[in-house]
Amino acid sequence: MTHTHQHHECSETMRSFLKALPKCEHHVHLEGTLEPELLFSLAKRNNITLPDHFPKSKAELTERYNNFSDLQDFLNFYYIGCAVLLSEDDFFDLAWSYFERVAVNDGLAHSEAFFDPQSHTERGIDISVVIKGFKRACVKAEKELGISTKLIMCLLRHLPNEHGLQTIDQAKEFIVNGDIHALGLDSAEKPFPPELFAECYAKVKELNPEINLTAHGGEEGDHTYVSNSLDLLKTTRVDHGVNSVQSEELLKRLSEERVLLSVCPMSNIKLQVFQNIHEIPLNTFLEFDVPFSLNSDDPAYFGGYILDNYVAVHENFGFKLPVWEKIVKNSIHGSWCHQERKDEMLAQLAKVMEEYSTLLE
Ligand SMILES: Nc1ncnc2[nH]cnc12
Ligand SMILES: [Zn+2]
Repeated sequence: MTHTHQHHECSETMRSFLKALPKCEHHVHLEGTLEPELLFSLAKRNNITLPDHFPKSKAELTERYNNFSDLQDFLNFYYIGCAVLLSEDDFFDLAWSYFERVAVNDGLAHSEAFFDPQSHTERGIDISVVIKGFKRACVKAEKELGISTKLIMCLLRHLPNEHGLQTIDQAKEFIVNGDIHALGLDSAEKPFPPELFAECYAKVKELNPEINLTAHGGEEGDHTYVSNSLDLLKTTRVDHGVNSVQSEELLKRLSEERVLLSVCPMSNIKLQVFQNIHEIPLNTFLEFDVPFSLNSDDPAYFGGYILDNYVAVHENFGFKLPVWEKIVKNSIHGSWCHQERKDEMLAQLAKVMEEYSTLLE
């Protein structure tokens, strides 16, 4: 079988359409928004000595970020980056600079953002310092930037279940009061299948029956990581999930149960999950009517924020306007905000479609 692949130019008008769409981000790690510049300035402010082998300049570091061999190679840098974050203000500054940037440059409407408390509590930082800093940025973003926000606490799957349970206990107050809107699961996927964390997921649900559940799966792991997240962790969303394409039965299930996959196109290329964006199975997902959103994952490490990911998908797939409308509609419906907020975004979407339908025929 021969595959010809066409490059689709992203015109200025197309770009402004993609920017104007009321986009929802469901897969961004706040620690993954740590730009090299902020990393070096926080290291200085906090007197943190970076490891000897760590690149010494912004240019060198950016260059190294262009050459990740896989997920683990990236994670090694990501966890070193985390080490410059100490005070509540550091966490606030990190999240605020992300919210401000995506509100202004990208036209982001709604952000459901991950954070990894264990990468901070392991260094002796109190979990409330992390959560209060991030939460303060969320409140300010809602008020001053008009974007709605949710925080998703992730457990690190390379650490044992017991460490996860301990983290849940430390975060109890914020799980109960709703500041933590959902639970997620991230870090090295493959030797750590979802079933290892079933107890953690059950515990969080017991503390707050209203809480939402998601987990990374099917990024490097196979399709069973996706189905087992649904069956054993009771998640209603799966992060990445691109390897779902290996099972037709699973694709049908995702469509039927309206399970959203939070796909991260540029991340998939930078971590060599796929060699080219056009290999990401978006057309299969569309064909099976599997809902997905497009996301940035760790934008400071992968060279692009959410709008860059939309543009990259446009350039590789050349989707027509009705397909973009469907992608954004599915992103809104799959969000964990209340119905009134969804209605606002749907109204905004209708306005944008109307405005651009004649411009982009
Ligand atoms: N893409 C990703 N997969 C797993 N763990 C992560 N932590 C940050 N980004 C991640
Ligand atoms: Zn991720």
